[in-house]
Amino acid sequence: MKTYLQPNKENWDHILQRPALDHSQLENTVAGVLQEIKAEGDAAVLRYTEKFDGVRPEHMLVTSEEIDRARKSLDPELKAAIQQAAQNIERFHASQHQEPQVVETMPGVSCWRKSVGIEKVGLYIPGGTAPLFSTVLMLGIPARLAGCREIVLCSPPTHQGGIHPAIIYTADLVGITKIFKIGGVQAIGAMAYGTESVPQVYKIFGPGNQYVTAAKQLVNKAGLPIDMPAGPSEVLVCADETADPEYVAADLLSQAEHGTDSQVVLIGFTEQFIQDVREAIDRQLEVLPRAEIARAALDNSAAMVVTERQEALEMINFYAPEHLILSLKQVDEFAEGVINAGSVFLGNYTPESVGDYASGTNHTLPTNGFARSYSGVSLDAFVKKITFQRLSPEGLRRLGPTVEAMAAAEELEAHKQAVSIRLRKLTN
Ligand SMILES: NC(=O)c1ccc[n+]([C@@H]2O[C@H](COP(=O)([O-])OP(=O)(O)OC[C@H]3O[C@@H](n4cnc5c(N)ncnc54)[C@H](O)[C@@H]3O)[C@@H](O)[C@H]2O)c1
Ligand SMILES: N[C@H](CO)Cc1c[nH]c[nH+]1
Ligand SMILES: [Zn+2]
Repeated sequence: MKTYLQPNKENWDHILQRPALDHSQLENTVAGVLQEIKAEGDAAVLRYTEKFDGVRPEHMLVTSEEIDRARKSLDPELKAAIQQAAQNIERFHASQHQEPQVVETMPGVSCWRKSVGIEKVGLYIPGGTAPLFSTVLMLGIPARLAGCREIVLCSPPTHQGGIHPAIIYTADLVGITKIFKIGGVQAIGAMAYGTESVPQVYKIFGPGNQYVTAAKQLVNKAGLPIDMPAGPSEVLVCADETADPEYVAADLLSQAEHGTDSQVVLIGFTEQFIQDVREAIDRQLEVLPRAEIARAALDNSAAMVVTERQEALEMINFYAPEHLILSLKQVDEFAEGVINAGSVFLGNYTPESVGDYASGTNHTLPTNGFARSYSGVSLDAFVKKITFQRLSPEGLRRLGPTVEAMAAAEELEAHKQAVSIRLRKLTN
């Protein structure tokens, strides 16, 4: 992690550069695999599962026996933790539900908007280096609350041809309709095009490695909606003298351990504070099982010393972090100025990990600066909003002439007639 003292605004772009992800070489390979899955269905999915995951599962769909086994084998303490997290996530996401509001735009003219769950959705749950069952909660719960009818989940098979029991248990808990032992490009292709076994879905969600991301981008280019451009995890911590350097170090490492291409940024107000955090990082790294990954991520990372809170705020909004931790005095006042961030963690007792697992907010968030224009996953991502309107005869009498005048001016006579024909009858 490089330290920059009072970096000039002109250098922010360079200092805060994300690790470059070059997808160009990948794209051809990924496009080829997708093409074969589209043409051959299950046969190609199985062929590539064998090639990339080194296993050919007996059946790709997880059976009810496998679900029973996962339920029985999982540690009761872990089950209780998953249930607690599920409760909080459900409570927060249920609060995002909006009842239709009927608005009378003028007397006799009523309009409203209703949210309807996307009928078939596909969730990708990473399973390469860590079985991310927390992501099942983050995607499965809002999908069910939104009323999605078919919720398909794909996750890579283990070398034994199964799926981690915590993923199966959580998927069953949140009401996933079909769980498949399919990972990587194969999973995205199968859900995008449909195969003999895997239903075709209308939108794909979920994080993944570079192959998954490239496949999602390609099917998206071809017209299938996806949740958002997700990428390697990142966190920016802005901390003053009220922060504990040990806590700050732990928070930075919590995201650095995700992957070698993760990035963490620290903004402090004195050189001494940055030095204290660096020393704490070194101490904590010594006992971290994923220290090698975290060290590589720290090489992509930066620490900054600034003097003014306003400058720190401008830097945050410029960078638009996926996660933002603010350990500052008068933190609420400072947070009011944040306009670009995926999710914000306030005070010394709100580590980013709580949002990753269990506070209630969603951990599927925009990375790579996309927080400037994208929100994280929420109930909204799983619904479409259909508008409705109804006019009474009085409503049409009042509004009809407006529409007639506009249709005539656009020289669309049939549009005008659809109103006029009714108005004539109403006046007779
Ligand atoms: N932004 C977020 O919200 C978020 C959240 C969690 C995880 N992540 C990221 O998700 C990623 C998870 O990656 P992962 O690898 O652990 O799991 P993964 O499930 O995304 O990928 C594993 C799959 O990659 C495929 N694969 C492996 N080598 C391949 C090759 N040479 N060619 C083609 N396909 C190949 C295999 O089919 C395998 O099933 C990490 O990068 C992590 O940072 C992001
Ligand atoms: N921090 C990740 C999103 O960037 C989500 C996650 C899952 N498990 C642990 N963390
Ligand atoms: Zn995390």
